[in-house]
Amino acid sequence: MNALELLLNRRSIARLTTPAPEGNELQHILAAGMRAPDHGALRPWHFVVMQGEGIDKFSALLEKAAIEGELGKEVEAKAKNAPYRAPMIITVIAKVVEHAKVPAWEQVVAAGCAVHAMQMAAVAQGFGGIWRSGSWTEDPIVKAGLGCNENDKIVGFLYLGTPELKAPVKVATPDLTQFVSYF
Ligand SMILES: Cc1cc2nc3c(=O)[nH]c(=O)nc-3n(C[C@H](O)[C@H](O)[C@H](O)COP(=O)(O)O)c2cc1C
Repeated sequence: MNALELLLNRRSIARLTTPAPEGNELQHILAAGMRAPDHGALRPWHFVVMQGEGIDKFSALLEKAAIEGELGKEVEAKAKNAPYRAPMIITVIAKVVEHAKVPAWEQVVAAGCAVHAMQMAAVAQGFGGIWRSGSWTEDPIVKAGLGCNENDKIVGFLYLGTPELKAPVKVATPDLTQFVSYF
C-alpha cells in the first residue's frame, strides 16, 4: 500500500480482534507517533500502551470513575466493557506546557497528529483502528489513574487490533465543492 492509497482509502474500524500489533509492528506505530509535526520540538505528548492486564486495569479504572461519579448501573457496565472492544489501546495524552511561541492549542493539535500517525502506521501494517474519545477524556479519576497532571489533556484512546470483517478496499471519492475554495 503506498502512502497516497493509504490516505485516500483509510477507514476506521470499530470491530477489532486479536492479534494486536507486537514487537517491531508496535515500535513502528509508536515511532510514527513520535514523528508527528511538532512546533518547537516540544514532543508534547505521552503514549500509554494497554493490552492484556493493562486493558483489565483500564476497565477497572473506567468502572471506578462511573461508580464514584454516581452515573448509574448502565453506565458502569458500559464503562467496564468499553476497553474490551480491541486487544490494544494507546491512550494519547497531550502534555501541555507554557511556551512563549507555542500556544496550548498547537500542542494539543500536535498530539492529535500523533494519534492519526499511529493509526495510519497500524493500517499500513495490516491492522485496523479507531480513535475514540468521549467524556472519560475529561474525567478527573480517569486522568489521575493514567498519570495526567493538571494541564494534561487526553486527546484520544486509539483502539487497535485486527479487523474482524474484511472492509471494501475503495472508499467513495469525497465531494470537495463545499469544503474547498481557491483564493
Ligand atoms: C478527536 C476524535 C474523537 C473521536 N471520538 C470518537 C468516539 O468517541 N467514538 C466514535 O465512535 N468515534 C469517534 N471518532 C470518530 C472515529 O475515529 C472515526 O473517524 C469515525 O468513525 C469515522 O470513520 P472513518 O475514520 O472511517 O471516516 C473520533 C474522531 C476524532 C478525530
